[in-house]
Amino acid sequence: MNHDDDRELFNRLEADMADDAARQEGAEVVDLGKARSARGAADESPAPEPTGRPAEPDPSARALVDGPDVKGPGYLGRLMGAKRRAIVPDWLKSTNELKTAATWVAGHYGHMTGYHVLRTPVYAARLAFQAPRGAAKFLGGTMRWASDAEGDPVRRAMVTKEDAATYLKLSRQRDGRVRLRTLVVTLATFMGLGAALALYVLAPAWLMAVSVSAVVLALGWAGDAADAPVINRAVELPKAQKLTSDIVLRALGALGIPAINQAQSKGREGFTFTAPITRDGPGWRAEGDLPYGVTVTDVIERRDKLASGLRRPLGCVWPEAVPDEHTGRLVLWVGDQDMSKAKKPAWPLAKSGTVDLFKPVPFGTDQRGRWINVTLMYIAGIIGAIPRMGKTFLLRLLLLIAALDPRAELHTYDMKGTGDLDPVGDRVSHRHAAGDDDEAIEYAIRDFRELRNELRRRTKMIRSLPRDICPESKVTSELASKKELGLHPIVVGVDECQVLFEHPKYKDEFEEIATDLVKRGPATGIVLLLATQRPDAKALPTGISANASARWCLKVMGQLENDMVLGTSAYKRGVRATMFSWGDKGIHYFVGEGADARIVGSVYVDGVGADSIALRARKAREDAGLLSGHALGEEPEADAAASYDLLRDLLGVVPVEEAKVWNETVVARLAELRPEVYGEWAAEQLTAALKPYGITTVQIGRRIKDKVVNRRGIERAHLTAAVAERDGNRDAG
Ligand SMILES: Nc1ncnc2c1ncn2[C@@H]1O[C@H](COP(=O)(O)OP(=O)(O)OP(=O)(O)O)[C@@H](O)[C@H]1O
Repeated sequence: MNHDDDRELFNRLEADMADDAARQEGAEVVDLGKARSARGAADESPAPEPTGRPAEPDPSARALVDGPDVKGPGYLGRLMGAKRRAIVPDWLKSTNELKTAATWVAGHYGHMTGYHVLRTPVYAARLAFQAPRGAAKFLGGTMRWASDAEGDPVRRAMVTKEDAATYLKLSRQRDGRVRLRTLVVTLATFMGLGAALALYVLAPAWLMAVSVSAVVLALGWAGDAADAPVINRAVELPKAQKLTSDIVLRALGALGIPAINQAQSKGREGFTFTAPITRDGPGWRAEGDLPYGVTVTDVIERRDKLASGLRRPLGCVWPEAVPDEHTGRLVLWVGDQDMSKAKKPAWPLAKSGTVDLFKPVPFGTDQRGRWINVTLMYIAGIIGAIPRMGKTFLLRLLLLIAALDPRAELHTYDMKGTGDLDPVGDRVSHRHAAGDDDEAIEYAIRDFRELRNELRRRTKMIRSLPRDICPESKVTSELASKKELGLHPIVVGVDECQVLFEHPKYKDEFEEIATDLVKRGPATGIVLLLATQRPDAKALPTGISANASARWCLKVMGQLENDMVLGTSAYKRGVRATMFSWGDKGIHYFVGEGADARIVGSVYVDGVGADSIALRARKAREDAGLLSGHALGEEPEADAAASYDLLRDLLGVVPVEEAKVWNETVVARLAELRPEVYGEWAAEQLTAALKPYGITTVQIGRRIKDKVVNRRGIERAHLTAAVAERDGNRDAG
C-alpha cells in the first residue's frame, strides 16, 4: 500500500466513524490526538466480515469536529483573497491632500524665511558685538594649539609620578610639535596679513567691505555663547513621541483586561501586530489582533486608560474596529496632536465657491486631517448630542452648505430661540422661525402642512415625468435646475426638534408629517435635518430615527442615546459617541455616504463667518432671481385653510376630460389636495359650499355592474363659467 492509498483509507475510516457517531444521541467532542491513535490501532486490526446488515453502532465511537487533512484555499485562492496594500498611499493620490500638504510645507518654509530675513540686521549687530570675544577665543585657541596645551596635564602627571623616562619622551614630542605648529601659525599669519594688505591696496571698496564683514561675522559666530544663541527658532515644532510596539503593549497591558494581562504575565505579548506601525497622516497607526475573546469595544470603553498607558492626551488616542474584520482586530491611531486642538486645513467654501447639493461637499476632517464629504441630497439626517457640544453649529454648517446651492429652498427652525440659525434664516431662508412660543409653532405647523402638500405634488410630478427624463423616479440635479418643474432641493433644518414632537397640540401632526418627509422626502428632493439634545423616543420618534439615512452623533451620555442617533446596535459594534470627552467640541461619529461610522471634526464656522457665507449665498440667489419668502421679508399666508380658493381647487382636481363627476369623488380628491381644509368634508358639504357661487349639483348616473347608479355631482362647465364670471368681475372691479 503506498502513501496515497493509506491516506484514502484513513479518510474513509474517519468519515465512517463520524457517520456512526452522528447516528448516536449525545455525540461528544473528543480529544483528537487520542482519537487518531485509536484509529491507528483500528487500521492495524483485521477488517470485520461483511454480515449483510448495517453494523451496530459502536458506543465508543465519537464525533470528530476537525475534518482530516481538510485543506484551506489553495495558493491561488489565498492570492485572490489577499488584501493588497496601496502602492501609492492615499494621501498622495488625493490632489486635495497633496495640495494641502504642499501648502503647509510652502507656508512653513515661507514663514521661516520671512522670520529670519526680518531679523537679519539684529543677527548682524549681535554677531558684530560678539566679534571681539570671538577674536579672543580664536587667538587663545590658536596659541593653545601652537603650544600643545592639551598635552600639558599628562606631562604634569608624569612629573608628579616622577616618571622621568616618559616625561622626557613627552617633552621631546612636544618640542617637535610646537616647532611645527609655530611654523604653521607664522606662515598663516604672514599669508593672512599679506592677503589683507593686498585687499586693502588692490580690491575695490565693496570687496573690502564684504571681506571685513565676513571676518567680523565669522569671529562673531566663534564668539557665540551656548546659552544665548544669535539665531533663534522661527517655529516650535511639536515633539511627538514615536509610537513603538513596546509602548502599544504597555498601554494595552494597563487597560485591566484579564485576557491581555494573563498573556503578558506568561511572557507573551497579548496583542499580535498584523502590520508594521506606520506614519498615517499626522500620527501613527498600529494594527493587530487582540487575544481571543477580547473585542475592540473592550478597548474603546477604556480609551482614557489607553491614553494614560500611551502617555498621550485623550484627544490623540483613537482606537477603532475594522468593519470587515473580526471583532478583535484593532486599529489604533495615535495623533501627534489632540484632535480638538490640531490646526485644521482651511474650509474650501469659507471664502468663495458655490455648491451643487447633488455632489459631495466637505464638511469636516477626520483624525488624520482628511476631508470628509456629505451629499445632502437624498438623505434625511439626525444630529444628536448632549448640550454645548456643537450640535447647533453643525446643523448651521450643513444649512450654510445648502444655502450655497442657489437652487435650494431653505426652511430653518431654531426652536431653542437663541438666534444661532438667524445668519442663514434671515438672509437666505424661504421660511424661518426662532423660539418655542405659540407663534413660532403655528408658523412651523403651517409650513409643515405646506411641505406635505409639496411632497405630494412632487411625487405626482415625478410619476408623470417620462422615463427618459426621470429614469430613477427621483429628482436629479438636471431636474432640480428646471424651474418650471418646481423640483428644486428643499432643505428643512430644525434645531431642538423635540419642541415640535412634544408639543401638546400638534405633536402627532408634526410627527406624521416629519415621518413622511423622512421616508418619501429624499427621492423628491426634500431633505429634513433634525437636531436634538435629548435623543429619546419622545424627542425623536422611532419612525423618524429608524429611517434617517445620515446620522451625526456628538458626545452622548449612554447607550440608548447613542443607538437612537447612530442606529440600533451601533454601541455594541463599538461605535460609541460616549467615548468623546467634554473638550471634543464638534467631534462626532458620522454615518452616511455609504460608509461605516467615521470620526469627524466638523468645520468650525463662528457667527461672523456664518454671516459672511450667508451673505454670499444671498448674493448668488439674488443674481439667479431665486431669493424668496422670509429672506425677502414676505411672510406666508396667515392660514392656508382660511385662504383657500374652492373653485380653483375644484378645477385642479377635475380634469378637462371629466365633464361630470360625483361629489364623493371630488371630495376625496380635494381631501388629498388640502387635507387640513377638506379632510373632513362629506359629499353633501360640497353641494352646500357651492351654493354661494351659484353652482347647483346635479344627478349623475353611472353604470356600475350593469346597474345605473345615480348620485349628486358637479359639471365642470359650471365651474369654469363661475370662475370666468368671478374673475371677470374682479378684473372689471
Ligand atoms: N466644530 C467645532 N469646533 C470647535 N468648537 C466648536 C465646534 N462646534 C461648536 N463648537 C463650540 O461649542 C460651543 C457649543 O456649540 P453649540 O451651541 O452648537 O452647542 P449645542 O450642542 O447646540 O448646545 P445647546 O444644546 O446648548 O444648544 C460653541 O460655542 C462653540 O464655541
